[in-house]
Amino acid sequence: MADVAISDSDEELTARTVDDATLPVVDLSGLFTDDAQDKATVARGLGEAARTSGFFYITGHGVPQEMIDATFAASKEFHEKPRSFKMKTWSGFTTNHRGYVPFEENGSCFPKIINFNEAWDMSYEAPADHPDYLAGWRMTGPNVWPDIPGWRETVSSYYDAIFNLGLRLLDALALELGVPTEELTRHITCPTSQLRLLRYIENDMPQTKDITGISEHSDFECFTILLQGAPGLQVMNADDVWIEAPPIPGTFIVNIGDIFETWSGGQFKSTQHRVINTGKERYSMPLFFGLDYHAVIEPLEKFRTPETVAKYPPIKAGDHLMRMSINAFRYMHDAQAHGVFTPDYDVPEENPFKRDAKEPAE
Ligand SMILES: O=C(O)CCC(=O)C(=O)O
Ligand SMILES: [Fe+2]
Repeated sequence: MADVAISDSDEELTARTVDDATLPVVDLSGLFTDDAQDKATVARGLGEAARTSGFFYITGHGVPQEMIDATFAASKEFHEKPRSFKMKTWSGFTTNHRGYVPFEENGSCFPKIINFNEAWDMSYEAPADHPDYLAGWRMTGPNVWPDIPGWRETVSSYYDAIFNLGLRLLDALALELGVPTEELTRHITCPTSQLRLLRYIENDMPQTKDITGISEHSDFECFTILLQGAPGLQVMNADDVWIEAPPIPGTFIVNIGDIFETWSGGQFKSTQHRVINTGKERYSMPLFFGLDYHAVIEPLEKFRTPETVAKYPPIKAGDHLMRMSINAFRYMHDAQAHGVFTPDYDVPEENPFKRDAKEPAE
């Protein structure tokens, strides 16, 4: 580690706290009453939050607390196992990115840049004879499971519950944008919607831009439904100012991803966010609500103008996910570097959806 340059750039990581930023909380109960008026009210609330803050907390989501607690416990049970156990399900053994992601996998620049997290990744279960699984490197196919009794059932139930919540959210956001839900759901038959069970690793390293929980980024899918067990998350709001987004009991955080920004022609912004290195162990569980690999992401018909079409060139949802993952996961980067697979799409260093923060507020 001697050659790791540690810059003490603390002020770059400052963010507004809850005291001077209002965190938007949207109650989703109205989506479950089957009353059109209730749904429209929720949809308006979501739209306003998505346009002004770029992210929001949700309550009244209907996911039982016991299910959330059980899944957190399952994550802890897995991550507390010895490395030799976890490495049996190393994601590098798969070509559809399933299983354990040790912390040194995070980013092709390790150890110059350290993301102090490890994860267990699963996604939508597709059969082993699915053509995209057979083709390889398309984020599609069967999951792998650790050998822990009952674990698969617990985590799968959570996945299904959050996935269904995602469909409700998608429906409400479609209403808000004034487009038929079917225009969006037709792209969701075997989606690349991934659930990550993340553990941030206790350490006594400093807190800098390069030594971090997870570097700043936007998520690549429609939106993310995130449960966090401890503070550390910072989110850039629609004014491009970093604010702290601590956990609020009973809520999930939702942030808009690259696909919704594209669909809406930029009306919704893909939320930039990061987790600072608090040095403390921290668990979180994001579900990235995505589309089928081959779905082409481009502005929806309603939002197509010469400007939006030029700003958001069409790309397959799966290719976007893969081109970002190749830089994010070392085993994929190595596989590409060694010609194990050769993408037929460009792999840019930086996500085209990246936005820079304004100077920290005075
Ligand atoms: O752990 C968190 O709170 C956020 C994780 C995240 O941003 C991600 O995995 O993309
Ligand atoms: Fe993220």
